[in-house]
Amino acid sequence: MDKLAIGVSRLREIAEGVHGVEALFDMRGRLTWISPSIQRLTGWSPAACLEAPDALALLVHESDRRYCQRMAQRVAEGSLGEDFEMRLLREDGHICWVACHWRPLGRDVTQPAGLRMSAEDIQARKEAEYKLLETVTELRRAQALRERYLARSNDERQRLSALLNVIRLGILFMDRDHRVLYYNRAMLDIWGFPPDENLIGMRDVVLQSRVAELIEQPEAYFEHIDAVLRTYVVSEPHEVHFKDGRIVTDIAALVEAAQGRRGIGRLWIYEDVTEQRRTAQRLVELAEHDPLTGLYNRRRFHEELDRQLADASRRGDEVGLLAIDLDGFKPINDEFGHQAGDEVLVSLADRVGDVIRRNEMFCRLGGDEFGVVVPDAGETELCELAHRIIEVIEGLRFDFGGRTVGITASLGIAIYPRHASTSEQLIAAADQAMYRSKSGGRDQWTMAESCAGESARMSPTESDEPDCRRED
Ligand SMILES: Nc1nc2c(ncn2[C@@H]2O[C@H](COP(=O)(O)OP(=O)(O)OP(=O)(O)O)[C@@H](O)[C@H]2O)c(=O)[nH]1
Repeated sequence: MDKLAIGVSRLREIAEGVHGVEALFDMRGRLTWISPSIQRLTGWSPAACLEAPDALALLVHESDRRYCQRMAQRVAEGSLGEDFEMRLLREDGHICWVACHWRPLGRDVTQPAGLRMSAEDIQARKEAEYKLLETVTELRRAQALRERYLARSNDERQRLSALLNVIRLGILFMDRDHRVLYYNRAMLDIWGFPPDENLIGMRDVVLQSRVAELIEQPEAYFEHIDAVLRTYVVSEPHEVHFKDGRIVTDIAALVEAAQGRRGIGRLWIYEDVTEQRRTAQRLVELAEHDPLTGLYNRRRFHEELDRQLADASRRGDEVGLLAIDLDGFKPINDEFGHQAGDEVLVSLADRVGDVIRRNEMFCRLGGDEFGVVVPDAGETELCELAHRIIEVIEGLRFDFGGRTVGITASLGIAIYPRHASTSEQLIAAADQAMYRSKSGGRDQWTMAESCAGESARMSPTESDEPDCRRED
């Protein structure tokens, strides 16, 4: 037995006792010996391995087989050794990872006598590696998902912020600790903060102290805020009047957490309604006023008369109504033009307006007809007022085309409830009295008939002092 054979025999003895697999191949790649531990690792007995026409084809998983053969070939051709990991194919079809080491057998490396392969079971380590890899992959996937959600939520926030910054409503979010969490541009505008002011984190009391000087009655407004914080989930619109004349409404709403009904802060919405209020006011004025003279129109006259009669009926008072109609107004229009007629109407409204008291209501009912509603007035006061009006109108002078022109009016007076029990009847009674003034010679006033045929008529030219006379 030569020295190599002795060495190989010793090696086999040792190899039979080691945990890993040891195998010897001849230079043609044929398995010549394999340690019994191959059975524990793969289920194949050493005899089955030795009998197989190609041991590597039996033992190595097909994915790694060619690589393994190439490595064995390299060692056979002079490589000092090849170390790599590969999969063995078990008898039961499962795979088993091993760390594999190919070495030349014999002293002369350039002409080895055979090949030695050692393999140790690294299945547990591989499984741990796989698990780790899976965990890392899972973590990477979760992180990528989180990053995608974060990017999406940032985009969403950008979109929302762009939207909130272009709307005219001021938006303010306060957190549960009463600190500013978010606000938009309009909020800065409305509350007079510079556009680059940073309010984030500011407490509500500090915010209030900053705006107090801008608004009328700041204490009352701050009490409203306290009441909203104590009471309302969504508050009613509240008007804030600014010293510069602006009117701003606020609405507050409790913001609840996505999960659970826990309040996470409060949203305040501010709207500058100054222009809306002005427009509404202008519309009311247009709806209630005569555009030429600026006096209340017929619509408002009816409303006011109904209201006065209802009040008077409750209190047991009287309400007087004066119906005024110009005498010979049409000829002014015809002779001097419509503009001249307008001038007469405007001047008359102006001058008669001077003798009307604040609680009396002077209206243009249309054309050259006017009315005065006089609350809580007795007959004497009404006669005095009619007298004054006739005097004022008689005193008006106009210069049309170099000619001085004057005008007069006929008046009728009716008193609620003496002459009528409804507003329509009162208007009719005053009109009838006015027509009697016309038919009686114009430029005079006439008291409505209390009973059939009973009325009073008075012309300022008949007496300087007003005096209510009864007609026979
Ligand atoms: N300039 C002007 N004229 C108006 C306006 N509204 C109505 N009128 C004219 O006012 C006149 C009213 O008619 P009347 O009451 O019959 O005129 P009158 O000459 O005063 O008649 P008597 O009441 O009988 O004296 C008409 O010619 C209308 O065209 C207005 O806004 N401006």
